[in-house]
Amino acid sequence: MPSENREVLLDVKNLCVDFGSRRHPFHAVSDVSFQIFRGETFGLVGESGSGKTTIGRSIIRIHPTASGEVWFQGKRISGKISRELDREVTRKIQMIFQDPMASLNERAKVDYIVSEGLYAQGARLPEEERKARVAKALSDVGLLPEFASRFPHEFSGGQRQRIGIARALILDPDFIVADEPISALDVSIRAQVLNLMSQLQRERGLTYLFIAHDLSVMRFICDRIAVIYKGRLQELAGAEQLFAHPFHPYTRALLSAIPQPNPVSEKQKKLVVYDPSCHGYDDSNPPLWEELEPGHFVRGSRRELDGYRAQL
Ligand SMILES: Nc1ncnc2c1ncn2[C@@H]1O[C@H](COP(=O)(O)OP(=O)(O)OP(=O)(O)O)[C@@H](O)[C@H]1O
Repeated sequence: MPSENREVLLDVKNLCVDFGSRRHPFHAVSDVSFQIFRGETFGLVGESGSGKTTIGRSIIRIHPTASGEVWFQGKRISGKISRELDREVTRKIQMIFQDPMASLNERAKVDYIVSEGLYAQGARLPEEERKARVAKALSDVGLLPEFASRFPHEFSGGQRQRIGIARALILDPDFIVADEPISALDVSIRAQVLNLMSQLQRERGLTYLFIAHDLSVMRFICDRIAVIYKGRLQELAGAEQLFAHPFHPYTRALLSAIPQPNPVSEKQKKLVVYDPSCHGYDDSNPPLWEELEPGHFVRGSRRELDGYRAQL
């Protein structure tokens, strides 16, 4: 569907996030803009430290933004907002974390962990109703309702990630930031968790921001993908477009690093190394961000962008 006909669920506009002190700021995220449409899976990929988690946390309002804005369902949710809107956002936007073990409170029973969102919303539900909602959330992620009385350490990594997903689902969110949800899991169970996420998306019309440090599974689960390097977007395109015409040298480097299932091709694959000085940016040759084909944006110098266009 052409992007102008789609409902924008999340609109990130010129987002900047700084750490460090006012005198010595560290720019973790610089001038990042993207829109996520309702019902899609939007991928954000880049190496460790590129700012992905910081963007996810800014969206769920953990990190204050230095400048820029985040809009959700047509309302500005960054900066100072009303208490009602804050409550609405914490219900409608949830996060799934990379390491299910670290993100679950080991001393709490699953019943408490999955109910946390309800408590945070101040929902005073009758005990029976609360338990019924926990049981439903557990069964929605393929776990037995009886698991509610157990502790996280009694479960496998895949089951713990399902508990993390149940915790996110209990408030019936519209949008989920999934921060490397399968990276800490055994390769053998990654597909199960991804299938569960796709199934939940189909059933509930969920929208995902899927954060990952490599492109290996993104082609299959993401509708569009944004590539980030050192806090700045470098390329943004439909998943198929990005794999068919990767223009930015950093995207090409990420593509070259995808593990090959076949041991012979894995051995023969040629790693592309990204050299950020290759663009030759300076005052007379600044970086530009342009749409080269519909929906396909790339950052580069004038000469680079003209060269990419000539390849289309
Ligand atoms: N609370 C913080 N205080 C200071 N610096 C931070 C903080 N959080 C993140 N950073 C720094 O900001 C940069 C971006 O970090 P971020 O965690 O967003 O990257 P990432 O792409 O998600 O990496 P990873 O895949 O390792 O999680 C890093 O250099 C990190 O050290």
